[in-house]
Amino acid sequence: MSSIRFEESSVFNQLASFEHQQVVFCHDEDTGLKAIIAIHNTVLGPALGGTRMWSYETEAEALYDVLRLSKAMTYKAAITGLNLGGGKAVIIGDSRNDKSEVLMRRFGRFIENLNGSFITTQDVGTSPKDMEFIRMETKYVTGVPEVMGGAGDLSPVTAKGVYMGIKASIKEMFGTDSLAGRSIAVQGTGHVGEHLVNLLRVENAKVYVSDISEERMIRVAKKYGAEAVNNNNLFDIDFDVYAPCALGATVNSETINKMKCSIIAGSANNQLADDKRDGKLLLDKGILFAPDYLINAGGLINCYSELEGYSKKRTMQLAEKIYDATLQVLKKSKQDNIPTNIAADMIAEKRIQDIKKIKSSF
Ligand SMILES: NC(=O)c1ccc[n+]([C@@H]2O[C@H](COP(=O)([O-])OP(=O)(O)OC[C@H]3O[C@@H](n4cnc5c(N)ncnc54)[C@H](O)[C@@H]3O)[C@@H](O)[C@H]2O)c1
Repeated sequence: MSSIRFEESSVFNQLASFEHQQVVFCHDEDTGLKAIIAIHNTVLGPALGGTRMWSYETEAEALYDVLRLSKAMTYKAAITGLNLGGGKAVIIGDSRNDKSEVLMRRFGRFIENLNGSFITTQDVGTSPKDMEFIRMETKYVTGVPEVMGGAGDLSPVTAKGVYMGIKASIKEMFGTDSLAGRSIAVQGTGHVGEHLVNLLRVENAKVYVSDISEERMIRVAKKYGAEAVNNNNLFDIDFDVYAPCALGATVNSETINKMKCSIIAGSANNQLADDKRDGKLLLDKGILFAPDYLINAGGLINCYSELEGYSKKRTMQLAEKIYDATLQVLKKSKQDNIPTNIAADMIAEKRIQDIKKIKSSF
């Protein structure tokens, strides 16, 4: 009995500390569905966030993940200027073995019951095909295949946003946003990385590429005229911009110590291993960090456009706004002498508070 009390209290304590509006536990015996939908904040609009399918070791771990990720989505939408709130869902299970049409459609029924306060899209462990199954039960889903009216691959839009973030950072650091003659190291030549290399090379930047897949790295280097670099030796090279487009947590006390670059701006999520510590280390070392959740928001912009009636031109225009949003963050960081990631959080929080006030005054 006492352990049940402890569990109950820990769940509600977690909800309180992350300040969630609503968390829905979805369970269905017939399909084996166990999922959690977390709606963090809907002040700016419906909560949008991907559905992740993962073999969590414990239910507590799944809950922590969905709470953390949904809060991050609130900030991402707010800083990008979108009229969306933050949400996320997790399905507990092995995406290779436990997925089925009925499981996804049953999950879609749970989303439908939320009447549009939560809208989902694909994430780790889910695919456009899964979104298609969810779409059969609810219209509150984006990222469906193009044949069903979806927007298709979102990585070109993400790359465009990262490119705008790099240009804004270069403008802040060097006074002009021209990339000609600037050197940029793109770590990870996958979906986003390859599109980014293309955009950078079109402007005659000197581009270094690294990837744990040698085959991909060599192919991208050859195709766009970039220089391939062994991933382990990346920080031995002198370049202006480090663009992490592979994994998170590559910016930590050890790597910051080695870095000779002036700017960090890439697509990877959660680049700072420790937000508080590493943001301050970068500020002290004079390295400009373009907050990842702002400059990689192209994927979210793509989903937003799909909801509004997709237009590729309009979507790219929205992604271009990441340039001004980045400059705004960098300006605040400079003015207040605070890390850029903290400046971004403050701007996002202010937008939510301001909109909340106008919504409650009518
Ligand atoms: N795809 C999007 O639209 C999008 C949107 C927002 C954020 N992101 C983030 O951007 C990053 C890249 O996304 P993607 O869709 O291009 O992924 P991807 O899987 O297509 O590409 C990742 C690339 O990184 C390489 N890689 C993995 N570990 C590495 C390491 N330790 N060092 C160097 N290279 C390594 C992989 O071999 C692969 O080529 C991810 O962190 C993702 O979460 C992507």
